[in-house]
Amino acid sequence: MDAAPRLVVGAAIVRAGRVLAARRTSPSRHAGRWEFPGGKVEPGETPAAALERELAEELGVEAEVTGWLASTATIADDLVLRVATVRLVDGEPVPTEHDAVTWLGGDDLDDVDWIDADRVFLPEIAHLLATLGATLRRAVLFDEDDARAVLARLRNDGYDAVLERERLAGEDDEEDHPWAVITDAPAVAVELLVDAYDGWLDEDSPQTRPPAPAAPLPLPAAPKRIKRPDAGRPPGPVGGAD
Ligand SMILES: Nc1nc2c([nH]c(=O)n2[C@H]2C[C@H](O)[C@@H](COP(=O)(O)OP(=O)(O)OP(=O)(O)O)O2)c(=O)[nH]1
Repeated sequence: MDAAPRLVVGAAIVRAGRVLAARRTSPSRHAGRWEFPGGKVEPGETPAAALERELAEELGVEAEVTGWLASTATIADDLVLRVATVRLVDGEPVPTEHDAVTWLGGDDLDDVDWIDADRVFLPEIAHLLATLGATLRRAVLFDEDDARAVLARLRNDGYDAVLERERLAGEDDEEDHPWAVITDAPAVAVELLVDAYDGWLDEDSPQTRPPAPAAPLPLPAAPKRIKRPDAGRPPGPVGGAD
């Protein structure tokens, strides 16, 4: 009789409407592709304990399994993959075995090249993120220090919270961009904080749609020129004599 397949456990770490994906470096067939961090369950370990151990080893975080997705993926004749939903308890994920991690919103799940087997979990995760997104709130602040203070206060109070930089429609690159803190804290808690830190609660934000991952700001293609009377002259050395 064949032995039962070995269980591999992966973590869908969910925070403030996004899920973490990690990029593998080995074996070569998986290198450069994205997965749910985790690994094989060792004999005598529960799947949840195995996953929490792997997350401590691979990302340096304390994490807690909150449930299991319904799907199962057969990875090989002797390996099956299950994926748990996971909440971060302590620490920021810093990869030691992967070469990158990223947080993906529900609309961004297709933006990375997942290991084929993992795709079976994506519809469930998209649904989960959309459901959670409906319960999130967005505090908008103009000042980065204020935004970071709000973020710290919320996390300190045990809520999920992430910081992102907003770009308003029609905004010029030279303008200040407000900061947004996305959180699962109740509106009343967020309202108190935005009052204290000179921000506002964005009531209209379509939070059924999870926030997009923070995108790098586009760099200008060429240096900005300031129109001056001598603009036609070639620039001389700084402080140089004419
Ligand atoms: N961790 C993880 N492994 C996955 C995923 N999808 C997928 O096909 N796999 C495969 C890759 C590997 O063949 C296997 C898990 O191996 P692993 O290298 O992560 O396990 P491990 O940390 O226990 O490592 P080892 O003891 O075998 O060295 O499952 C996924 O989302 N997460």
